Amino acid sequence: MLDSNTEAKQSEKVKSELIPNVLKYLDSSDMEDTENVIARTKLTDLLIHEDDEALQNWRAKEISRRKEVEEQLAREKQDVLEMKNQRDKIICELQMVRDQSSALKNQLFESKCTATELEEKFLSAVDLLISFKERRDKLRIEHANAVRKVEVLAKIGEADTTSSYVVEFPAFSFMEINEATHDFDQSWKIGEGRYGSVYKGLLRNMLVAIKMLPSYGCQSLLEFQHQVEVLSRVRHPNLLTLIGSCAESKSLVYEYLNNGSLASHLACKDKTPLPWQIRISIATNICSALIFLHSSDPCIIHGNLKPSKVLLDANFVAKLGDLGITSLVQHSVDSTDTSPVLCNNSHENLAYVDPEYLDTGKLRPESDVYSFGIILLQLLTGRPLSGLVRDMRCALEKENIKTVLDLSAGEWPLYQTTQLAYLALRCCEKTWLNRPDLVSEVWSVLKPFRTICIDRRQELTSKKHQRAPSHFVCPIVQEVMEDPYIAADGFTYEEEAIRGWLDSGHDTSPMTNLTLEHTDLVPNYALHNAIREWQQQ
Ligand SMILES: Nc1ncnc2c1ncn2[C@@H]1O[C@H](COP(=O)(O)OP(=O)(O)OP(=O)(O)O)[C@@H](O)[C@H]1O
Repeated sequence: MLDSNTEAKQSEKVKSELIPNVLKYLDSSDMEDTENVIARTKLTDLLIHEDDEALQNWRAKEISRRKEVEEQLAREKQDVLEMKNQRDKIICELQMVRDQSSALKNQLFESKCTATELEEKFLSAVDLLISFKERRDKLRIEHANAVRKVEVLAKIGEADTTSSYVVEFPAFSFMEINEATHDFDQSWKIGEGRYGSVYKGLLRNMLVAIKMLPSYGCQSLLEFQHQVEVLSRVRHPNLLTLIGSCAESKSLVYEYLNNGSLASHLACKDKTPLPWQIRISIATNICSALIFLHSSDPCIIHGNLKPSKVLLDANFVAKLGDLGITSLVQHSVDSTDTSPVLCNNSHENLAYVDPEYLDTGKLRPESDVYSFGIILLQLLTGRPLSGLVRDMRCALEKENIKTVLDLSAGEWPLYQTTQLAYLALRCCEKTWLNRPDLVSEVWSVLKPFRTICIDRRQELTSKKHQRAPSHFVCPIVQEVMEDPYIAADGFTYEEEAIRGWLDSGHDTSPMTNLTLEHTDLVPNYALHNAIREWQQQ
């Protein structure tokens, strides 16, 4: 038992130590305000009434309450700790997911790249397939064409291609050549090309053209004779006929075509312009000759096709000249010169040469097709070579072909002419593969024109063949004169012929053989007009 003194001391201690602490606790406690107030009130009451027992009870309650709170706090702390752990775990998992996501993204990107690559490969494979298909189709067409060529050739058929055809091939002596050309008189000279001069001549009662090849080189007479004989066997109505040769003077003797070359008709403004029907007929003739040459076995390529090689006979039938000439001359020229078509060729002549041949040096049948295209454009337009393809392309694009057609040729049938113009442009394609096939494409467009053209040709030639008054004919060249000139002997001659006669050193009259008093020439205008009038009737 405590004595009353000790109790008083304890009570005093409670008041002085515990109560301030309890009040402090109430201040800091997160107890509801009402609870707090009630607790304070109770405490104050207790202090006022100094009820120690009640204070002790209250204290015990508070201690147990505090314990509960602390336990509650410990549990909550535990919960927070668990939540923290859970959160860390989730963060960790999130990080892993993030890592996986970026790896997947990389994979996706790589897959996309591979897909694009594969797509590109697929597209190029499709392109390749298409080009293979096109090539296959082209080969099929070529094959079909080759088969058709044989049939068409049989129909074109004026050609006599049978190898059994025996040609008597005369060999002329130099004396005969000399005599035929009047000692190589300048007035008998028709022209001069890269491979020598061409003379007109009367040989064994035939009017002929004699081509004098260069005499240098190592080809033996026998070799020359043999090669010329091989060439003479290539015969077609649209190829200039090689009649014979003279190995001694390396001369080739051809049939003489009195309407001159296509080049002279295209260039000479004085001449009556060729009607469109004749122009198309000329294109048909060239095409026919090329089909024949290309389908020969082995294939023959002209390789030097241009208007001066297209000669016109009295009926305006076109014939290709100079076939195989390069093979005869190649033996003679310098061995380093591998391109006879190109050597000494003028800028103008190069316009007819296949650009792919210029690049690669490889001559193909399509090289002739290119030259044919340029000639066809010239026939249609009568224009000079420069800008020819461009102007035609432009006119066709504007659907106004009339602006480029040579209207002096008459009333062109516009639909068919346009078709021809398109074909001509395709012939002039830079790549040989894009050029049209002569048989299936070019010939089939030209063929329907044939009857109209032949009728017109007959009309024209029958007019021309009306017998000309004898005084319209030049005594030297035996043709109707274009530029008649009077000489000192009182006779009228073709200007070019009489000048050639005089320039070659003659001082005598070609008619009387008497010495001329002078060499002056006077134009015969009256006769010139009379001839023109007669020609225009
Ligand atoms: N058989 C012939 N009948 C009429 N004229 C001809 C005959 N052969 C050639 N000619 C003409 O003779 C001229 C000279 O022809 P040639 O073939 O020698 O040269 P080119 O074609 O003018 O040029 P190059 O041979 O240098 O390319 C040309 O104007 C041509 O028209």
